[in-house]
Parts: sequence; C-alpha cells; structure tokens
Amino acid sequence: MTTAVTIPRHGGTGGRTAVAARARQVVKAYGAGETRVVALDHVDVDIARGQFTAIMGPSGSGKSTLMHCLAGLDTVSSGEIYLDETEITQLKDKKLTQLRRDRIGFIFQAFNLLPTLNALENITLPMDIAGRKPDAGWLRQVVETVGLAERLKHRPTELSGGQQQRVAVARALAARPEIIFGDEPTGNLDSRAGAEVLTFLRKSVDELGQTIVMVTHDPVAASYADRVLYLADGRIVDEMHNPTADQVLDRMKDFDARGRTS
Ligand SMILES: Nc1ncnc2c1ncn2[C@@H]1O[C@H](COP(=O)(O)OP(=O)(O)OP(=O)(O)O)[C@@H](O)[C@H]1O
Repeated sequence: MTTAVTIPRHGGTGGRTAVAARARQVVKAYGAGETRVVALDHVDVDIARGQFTAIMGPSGSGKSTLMHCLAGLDTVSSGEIYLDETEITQLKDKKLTQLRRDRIGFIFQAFNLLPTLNALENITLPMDIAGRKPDAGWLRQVVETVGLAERLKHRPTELSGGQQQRVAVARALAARPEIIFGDEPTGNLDSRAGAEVLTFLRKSVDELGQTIVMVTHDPVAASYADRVLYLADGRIVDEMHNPTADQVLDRMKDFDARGRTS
C-alpha cells in the first residue's frame, strides 16, 4: 500500500510547493562606476519549505544582502525573487509592505521588544497593529514550544537575554508566517542562551513545520540547520546537509586558507 505524502498545511507552511522561496539569477550591485560593488552575482537558490537553512560565508560575501533580497527588505538590480508563487521583485512598495507583514517573520540580533509591554503583549503586537486576532490555540502552542508559558506577564527587563530572544521568536512565529528570516539571531547571546534560542528555532521547524532562514557566523549555530549555504564573493559556492559544528568549522577554515592563497 502506498501512502500519499502531502506537505502539511499547518504551522505556517500553508503554501503548495516544497519550495518556500527562490532566487533566480539575482544580481545586487551597490554604487556605480569605480565604486560599484557586486554583492550578489547571479544567485540561484531554492529555500525548502519546513526546513532550517543557514547562510554562511566570510564577511562581505553577501549573506545579509541575500537575506534582505529574499525577504523583500531590499531591491535587486536584476533577477527574480519568489515567495511561494508570488514574484516579490515585481511588487510595488505598498504590496511588498503588506506581503512582509502578512507572510514573513523576522528575528534580528537586537531583540527589538517594547519595554513597557509584557512578553505576551510583545508577542501579539504585530497582529494587534495589523488588526488581526491571534489564533488562541496556535498562540498557546507557540508559547509552549518556545518555553515561555510561565513568563508571559513578565516585561523584557525581567527576562534574560535568551528569554527575550525567545519572545522575539514567538512574536515571529505567532502570525504563522510562511517563512522566518533571522539575521544573526544569537549574535548578542552567550553560548548557553544562544543554544536555548537555537533549540527553540529547531523545535519550531520540527514541531510546528516552520521554514527558517538564518544568517550566521557561528558554526555551532549553523549546525542546528538542515542545510548550510556558503557564500563567497556574492555567489553560492557550496552547501552542506545536516552538518556538525566541526564540519562547518572545517569548511570555513578551508575558505580562509583558499582566501589567503588566491
Ligand atoms: N548599502 C550598501 N552600500 C554599498 N555597499 C554595500 C551596502 N551594503 C552592502 N554592501 C557591500 O556589499 C557586499 C556584501 O555585503 P553584505 O553585508 O551582504 O555581506 P555579509 O556577508 O552579510 O557581511 P558581514 O558578515 O560582514 O555582515 C560588501 O562588499 C558590502 O561592503
């Protein structure tokens, strides 16, 4: 007997295809003439739905630029970016703002929590602003997944750095976005708090079916991902599946050695 395999429609994975986002021949150049810098050089990439993808590479290789272009936070010079079947590189400002609000979640290095609101109010704030009512069952599941059930009434100053970032993770998850982008989400945390947050990101992929893309410099953080993309000089030059931190570290050393000899 065969079993039909379907992509779960819950947990923010409500699209139809196995690819949550894709870039096609994306070029991003800054400046002009002699000061022109090509940050992305004809990048093609598919971001798998329901997976945790890390983007790594040396400083200046284009990691943040790629993430910003995929998330519709920056325009491309040429090429196409799709979120599911929507070509975001075709959208005008207003539609793009709407798409970011309704379909994308963000986690930044700085937690960006409002100090006067408690954890729960911070989590639901984006939806409150958008005039959307949070789904109570989903919210409960998110809060439990990120281990915040006991701390919902606490204000950010009453929480540790790791807990504050978990609030930011819950805030990103609460609206059930199709994809969450993280820019060094553990960059401001010590290793224990970082591990805590990465564990919850991993859980949100495994248990809630979330799609996550994270830029990181940290091999340990990258080892939580299903797939690591390596950028160099604005191109994707390699990828690794289910890597250990040591494997990621070795690959990075390899890059450094090549960088020095080339
Ligand atoms: N606004 C900008 N104006 C001009 N050049 C830029 C701008 N943003 C990025 N760049 C250049 O584009 C290239 C890629 O930058 P990007 O920030 O994407 O790299 P990165 O891999 O994220 O670096 P890091 O690890 O240091 O954060 C770099 O050469 C950078 O100097």
